[in-house]
Amino acid sequence: MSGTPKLRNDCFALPAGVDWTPVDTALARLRDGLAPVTGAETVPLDRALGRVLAEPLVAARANPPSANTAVDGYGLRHADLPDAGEVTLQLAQGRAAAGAPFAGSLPPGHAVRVLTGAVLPEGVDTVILQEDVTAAGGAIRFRAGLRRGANCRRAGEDVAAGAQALPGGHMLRPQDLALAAALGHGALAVRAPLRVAVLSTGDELRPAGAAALPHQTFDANRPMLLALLARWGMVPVDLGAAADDAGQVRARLERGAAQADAVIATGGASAGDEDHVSAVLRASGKLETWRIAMKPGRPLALANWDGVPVFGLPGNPVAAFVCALVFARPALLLLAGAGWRAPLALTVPAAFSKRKKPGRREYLRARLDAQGRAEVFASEGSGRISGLSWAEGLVELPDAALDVAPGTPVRYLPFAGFGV
Ligand SMILES: Nc1nc2c(c(=O)[nH]1)N[C@H]1C(S)=C(S)[C@@H](COP(=O)(O)OP(=O)(O)OC[C@H]3O[C@@H](n4cnc5c(N)ncnc54)[C@H](O)[C@@H]3O)O[C@H]1N2
Ligand code: MOO
Repeated sequence: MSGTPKLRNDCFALPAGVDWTPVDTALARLRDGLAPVTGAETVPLDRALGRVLAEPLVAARANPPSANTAVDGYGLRHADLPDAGEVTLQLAQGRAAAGAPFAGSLPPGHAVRVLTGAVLPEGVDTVILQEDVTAAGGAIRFRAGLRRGANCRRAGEDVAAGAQALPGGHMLRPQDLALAAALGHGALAVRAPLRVAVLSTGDELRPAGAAALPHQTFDANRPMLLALLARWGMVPVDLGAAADDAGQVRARLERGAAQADAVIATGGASAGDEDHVSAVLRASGKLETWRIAMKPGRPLALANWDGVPVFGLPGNPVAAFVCALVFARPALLLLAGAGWRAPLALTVPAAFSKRKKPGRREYLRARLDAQGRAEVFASEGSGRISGLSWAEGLVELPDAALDVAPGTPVRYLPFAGFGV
């Protein structure tokens, strides 16, 4: 039996003689090899959520635009106050409210009624809280000791007119729409959303909800990936499922390249007899197949189809999901003009034990327990889709060997940091 390979009972063991690409090398190659492809358009604020700023957001006016009072109270001139003791100030006629400024300037030795948000009347540089005064007979009395500028907001103290409030490439969240509105913008220059086509491959696949025989598998990757793309602010394009047939796969990829800026295909990424995605991409002459030193998700195909990047992800749903988060997301966001984004990583104590071998990075389905420790899903099998729903993030174990025991610090990547 000499020359017969040794049996490997670990389906994740790294076969010898293969050029394994470390995760960081693959990420660096993606980052260096891709550039934004989307054009710009102007949209009103109510359509800007989740869009990517095409240029920096510059304040058309200051926030706040004028000095104003932060509280309901009385505006006064600090220079009129003694250093200590009790103070009495006469009240001026009239008042200042938000949207209804005081007419004229504050007479010396007087105070004026002001309501939260009102522009400070001319002469007012300090406001005393109404709870701190006794008002009677057209005058107010209070203790000295008020700081100059107390309870006032300076013009532009938040953002000065002309200042950059958000960088180009920023993905707009609800609070950013508030900022843009406050700074005088009713519409924003944003990038056109990235269109990403999704293709499933495999003779065994049946659409969700259809009749299926025991040897058939419901297409779980396609609804998952289409939904991920929507979460990332992209326009999903559904290419359906192709059979394990080179002609069909080629036709779908051509459609994807015509209708989208990028394509994600799952299944057929490894080197088996039915792995037509790799074969078709290889025939087009522009395939880079990477065997990534990671678990799950070893096979990853990257290709250029008529100028459109194609990501060939593994068929196993867990591997497809992890590869979509780790590789496709940063690459697609870069194409979308949102820059390269590393995921949010927290260091937390492990709630589990594991002896990790060297040579590949591992991603475990995980969530935080009540003590803030990372617990992991009972199985590492990459067809165990239920673990993705059980999890709220991933534990990322380093390329090197590591013995994890309860309490060992580990990197926890919450799904929220991937926009999921
Ligand atoms: N001899 C070897 N076999 C395999 C290796 C290996 O290194 N040597 N790697 C394994 C790993 S790891 C993975 S992951 C898969 C990757 O294979 P493919 O990307 O070619 O995927 P398929 O073979 O088409 O499918 C794998 C598995 O996933 C199911 N699948 C595929 N698409 C979907 C879908 N849209 N929804 C739900 N499930 C799907 C498919 O039915 C298979 O069960 O290769 C291993 N084999
Ligand atoms: O590692 Mo495969 O890519 O099952 O998961």
